[in-house]
Amino acid sequence: MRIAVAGAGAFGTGLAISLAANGPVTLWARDQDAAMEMSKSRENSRRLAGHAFPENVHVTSDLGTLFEAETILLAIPAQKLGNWLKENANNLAEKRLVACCKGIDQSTLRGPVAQIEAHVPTAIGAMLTGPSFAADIANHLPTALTLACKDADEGAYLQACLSTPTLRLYLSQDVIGAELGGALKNVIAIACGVCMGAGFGESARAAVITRGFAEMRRIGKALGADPETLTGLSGFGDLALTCTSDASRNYRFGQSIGAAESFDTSTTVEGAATAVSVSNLAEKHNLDLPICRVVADLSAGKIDPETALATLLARPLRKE
Ligand SMILES: NC(=O)C1=CN([C@@H]2O[C@H](COP(=O)(O)OP(=O)(O)OC[C@H]3O[C@@H](n4cnc5c(N)ncnc54)[C@H](O)[C@@H]3O)[C@@H](O)[C@H]2O)C=CC1
Ligand SMILES: O=C(CO)COP(=O)(O)O
Repeated sequence: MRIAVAGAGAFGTGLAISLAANGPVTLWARDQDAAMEMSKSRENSRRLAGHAFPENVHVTSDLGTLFEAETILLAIPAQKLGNWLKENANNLAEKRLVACCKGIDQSTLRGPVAQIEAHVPTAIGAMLTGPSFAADIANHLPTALTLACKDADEGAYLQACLSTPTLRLYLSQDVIGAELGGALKNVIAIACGVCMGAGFGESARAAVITRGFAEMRRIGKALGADPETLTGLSGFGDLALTCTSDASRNYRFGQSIGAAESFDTSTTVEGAATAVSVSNLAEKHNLDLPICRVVADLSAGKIDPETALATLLARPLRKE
C-alpha cells in the first residue's frame, strides 16, 4: 500500500519518518520552497529539526503525487482541514483518509472524521490519535495510539499497515470518542498550563486534570461516545501526557497566559479554537463544562487567571 502524509508540519514529518520503517512514504507540503528545501537537506528544519529523513521518504508539493496514494494521513491543523478537504474532494474520493489532527471545527462543530464524511462521503474516514509527541515518533521511541474507524475491516487493515515495531496501534470503532478525546485534552492542557504558569500549584493542576476529565466524559456521553474510549489512549492517555509536559504547545500556551508572558502566535495551539467549539457544543446540548468555558475566555484574553480561578471556585458545592 502506498502511504502519503498531507501536511509537513511537526506531526506529519514525524509520522512520515516513522512509517518509512514499513515502506516508501510521500510527504506533501503545501509550500513549494519548503518542500524543495526538505528534499535537499533531508530534514524539516522549520518544524522538526534534527530528524533526518530515511531514503524512502519522498517530499513533494505536487498534489498529483499526493493523490497517487490510496491511503493519506491528514496532518493538517483541525481548523484548516475542512477547507482543504473541500478543495480537494474530487481527488480524494474512495481513498482511505486518516485524520491525525486534534480539534473540533469552529464553524461546523465537526470533528476531523465528521469533516471527512461531510466533504468526501465516498472516502473511508479514520482517526489516528493518542499520546505522542512528533519528536518521539520520529525517534522511534515506543508509542501507543488509537486507530478508530467505523468499518471494522478497514480499521484492522489500517491498524496493520500503520503499526511499526515501535508504534503500536490499538483498534477502535468509536470514532466520536477518539475525536473528542484528542480535541478536549488540548483544552484541559491549556487550563493546566495556566494553573502552573500562574503559580496555583500542582494540587490545583491535579484537580483541573480530574475535573477536566469529568467534562470530557460528560460531553462524550452527550454525543454518543463509548465511555471506555475516553479512558483509553485517545482520552485519558493523551490527557495525562499533554497536561504534564512542557513539550506540549497547548500546555506552554496556557503557561504563558498564567505567567502573563508573550507567546509566538504562529505556533499551532489547537485547544484555543477548540475551547470555543466545545463551549458552543455545551450550549447546544445544555451541558455544564466550566473549565472549557474559562479556557475559551482565557485564550481570547477576555479574563485573567485570577478571574478564571474565582469563577471555578465560586461554583456551588456538589457531589463528585
Ligand atoms: N506536534 C505533535 O507532537 C502532534 C501534533 N498533532 C496534531 O497534528 C496536527 C498538526 O500539528 P503539527 O504538525 O504539530 O503542527 P505544525 O504547526 O508543526 O504544522 C502544521 C502544518 O500544517 C500546514 N498547514 C497549515 N494550514 C494548511 C492548509 N490550509 N493546507 C495545508 N497545509 C496546511 C502547515 O504548512 C504546517 O506544515 C494538529 O492537529 C496537532 O494537534 C497530533 C499529535 C502530536
Ligand atoms: O497531541 C499532542 C501529544 O499527544 C501534542 O500536543 P501539543 O499540540 O499540545 O504540542
